[in-house]
Amino acid sequence: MELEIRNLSKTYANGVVALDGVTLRIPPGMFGLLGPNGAGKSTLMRILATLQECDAGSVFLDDIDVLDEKDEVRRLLGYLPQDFGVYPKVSAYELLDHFAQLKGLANRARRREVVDGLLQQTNLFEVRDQRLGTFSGGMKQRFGIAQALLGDPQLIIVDEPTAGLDPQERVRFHNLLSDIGQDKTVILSTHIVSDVADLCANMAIINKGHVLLCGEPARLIEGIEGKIWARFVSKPELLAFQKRHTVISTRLLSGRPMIHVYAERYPGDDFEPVHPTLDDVYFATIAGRHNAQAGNC
Ligand SMILES: Nc1ncnc2c1ncn2[C@@H]1O[C@H](COP(=O)(O)OP(=O)(O)OP(=O)(O)O)[C@@H](O)[C@H]1O
Repeated sequence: MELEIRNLSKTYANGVVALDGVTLRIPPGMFGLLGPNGAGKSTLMRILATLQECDAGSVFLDDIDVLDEKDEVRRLLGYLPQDFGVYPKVSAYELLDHFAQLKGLANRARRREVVDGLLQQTNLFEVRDQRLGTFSGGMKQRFGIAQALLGDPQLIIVDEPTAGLDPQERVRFHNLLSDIGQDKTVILSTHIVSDVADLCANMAIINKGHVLLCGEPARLIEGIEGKIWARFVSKPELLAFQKRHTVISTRLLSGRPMIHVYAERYPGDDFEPVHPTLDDVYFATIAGRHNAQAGNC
């Protein structure tokens, strides 16, 4: 299914403008919504998940009016919120079985089949009788996906699911999401660029309630080819470089600061050209240097 979001806006009662005219087309497959903390991602996810009202705009899931036909959307939706909590004292099986009953799966045998299937799909079948309080962060997130998949949803929304996972769990979680993304529309909201780079066929960058850029990650990377330059600097030099150049990122490599700058042509100062990555696209966009495709979202 395809989501069409037009001019969506939301201002909170305290005056914070969380979404300011967001327009986005989200096709089937994995879609990455990338942005820093406070960008408006969770607000957008909650509106799409029919849990929050917007002030203006429209959202269509194929021909379903998401803002109007909430029950219809809920039948097609799986949602893993950012702060998904579990009851620590019950087992994975018991809680998933409970959620399945709430979803209307009344038939016991059928419910057992569905719950066992989801526990297998999320690699939790072996630990199904363990209390959820004993689960690691990664196991809890996989359980969160299992509950989101109840009722065979066509649209799945996951809000910052990999924060705090160790690298092995992250890979495991990525594999799970990518399997699901084969035949569903999956929106992955995250501030972690590599989540999107690894998984998503399409993406958007959002900041301060605005969509700054969207498209296919590979195309977006191509779009800044030849414009990213790198060099090591000493720590005392850093400030001077920041004044002279558009520094989009600084990171330590073996303890030495390596800076990436955005420049249409050779910026001088012994910079070397580098092949950009999605990190460069992200940082250049957030720094306000790159928004070539903002009109095509
Ligand atoms: N209930 C609320 N009342 C007032 N302001 C809010 C509320 N919820 C969010 N905000 C503000 O709206 C802006 C967008 O928040 P939102 O949670 O949507 O961003 P986010 O991109 O999901 O960030 P994070 O990753 O930190 O959750 C922020 O400035 C936030 O402080």
